Amino acid sequence: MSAEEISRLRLEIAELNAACNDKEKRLRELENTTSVIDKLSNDDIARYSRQLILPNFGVRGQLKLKQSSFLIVGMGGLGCPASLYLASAGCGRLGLLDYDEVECSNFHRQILHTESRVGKSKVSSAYEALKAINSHCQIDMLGVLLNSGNASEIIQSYDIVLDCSDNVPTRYLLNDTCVALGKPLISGSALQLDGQLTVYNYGEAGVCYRCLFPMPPPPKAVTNCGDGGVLGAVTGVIGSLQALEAIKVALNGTGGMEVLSKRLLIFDGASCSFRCVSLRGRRKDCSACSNVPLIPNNLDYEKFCGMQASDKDYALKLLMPMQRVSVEEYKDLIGKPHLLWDVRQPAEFEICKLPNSENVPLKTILDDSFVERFKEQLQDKTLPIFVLCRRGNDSQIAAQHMINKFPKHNIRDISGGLHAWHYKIDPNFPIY
Ligand SMILES: Nc1ncnc2c1ncn2[C@@H]1O[C@H](COP(=O)(O)OP(=O)(O)OP(=O)(O)O)[C@@H](O)[C@H]1O
Ligand SMILES: [Zn+2]
Repeated sequence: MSAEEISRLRLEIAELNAACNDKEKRLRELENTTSVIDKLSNDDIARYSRQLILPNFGVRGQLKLKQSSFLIVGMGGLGCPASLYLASAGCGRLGLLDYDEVECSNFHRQILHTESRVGKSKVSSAYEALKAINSHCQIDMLGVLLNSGNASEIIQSYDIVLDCSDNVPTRYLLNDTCVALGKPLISGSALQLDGQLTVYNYGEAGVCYRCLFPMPPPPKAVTNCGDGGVLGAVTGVIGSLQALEAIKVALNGTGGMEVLSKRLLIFDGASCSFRCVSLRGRRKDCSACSNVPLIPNNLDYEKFCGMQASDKDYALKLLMPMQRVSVEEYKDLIGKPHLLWDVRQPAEFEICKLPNSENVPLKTILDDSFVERFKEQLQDKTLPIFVLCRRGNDSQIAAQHMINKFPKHNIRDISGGLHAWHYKIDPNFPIY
């Protein structure tokens, strides 16, 4: 045997040994991860002791939670309490999805975000808060807008999805994607003092959102928290119940726990009462969950619903430039005779207003009796009228309505409303 052959064999043995070591290392890693998921550690036992001793939850329930993954869409009023209870209960993996940043109008209900995190993304703010409570929970930060281009890829890697969003296009998108991928969807909503909760697409007979609402509501019939208001404790009730239902789904409704599927829970915070109504069964011709689904891939959900999924840069363009004035132009006209109509709701008008403005809510303006009164009562038909609201959308609707009725009148919208007034004219004027 030549010296050359000996050194070649030595090299081969060294390479085989190195490969063998790698494989052993990988095997140990795999054994460790499996045993971590299959067993409770001493820390787990101490931390979760109060739920471990529940007879219908116990070690089996805790392990199930540890092995389950949950995607929370929306880290706002519902997503904050829902994720808080899921992370602290010991769920294995949580995906936090939201495109938005923390603002101070969030604090009264979005309980994971803090003053020091204003301007940060909601997902990173929530990550910090949740990790501080349970460092064992694996948390994925998904700082994106969920749309038909990314929904399937994101949702497929989670077991259970929680709809904590606040708009109709996202509700349809989540429903259709969860149906297509066979994922249960825990759906919650809260507005003013009312809340609703149900679990869609759970089990063989579970109904889906489209079984109940095959078509979206007209955009005008939809109000969100930014416009209609909401009490923080109400979102707390519904978000916490979403976490409870998600835990029951993870445990597959065993141990005497009945998942809220095919039933809708209605919460009335004003009287503090809960009502549960049965939902009729799955629609045979449902375009999402029937045997012949009809939802095209990459459906444009914003177009389908006629509404935006994101409240960023929402600016109506109803009027022509000559029918509008900027806040700077309006400021220069302040000393001259005119009427200033603020078309916000009375509760908003009470928060803050411009001097000499009169509160004429949009709803009143759109009422025929107002138009009649206006026709008869306005003495000076040449008096210019300026219309104003919070962000310059409702004021355009009001101005357009009046311009159509009284084309000869000088009626103009103040572009950008009170928000523009704050940013361009008076930083001391409050915004909300
Ligand atoms: N398609 C979507 N993709 C990602 N996040 C979404 C989507 N739709 C809604 N959201 C998020 O869901 C959350 C809903 O929560 P909520 O209505 O309490 O908050 P908000 O939008 O901050 O409220 P406000 O109307 O007061 O501004 C928001 O943080 C919003 O950014
Ligand atoms: Zn359906």
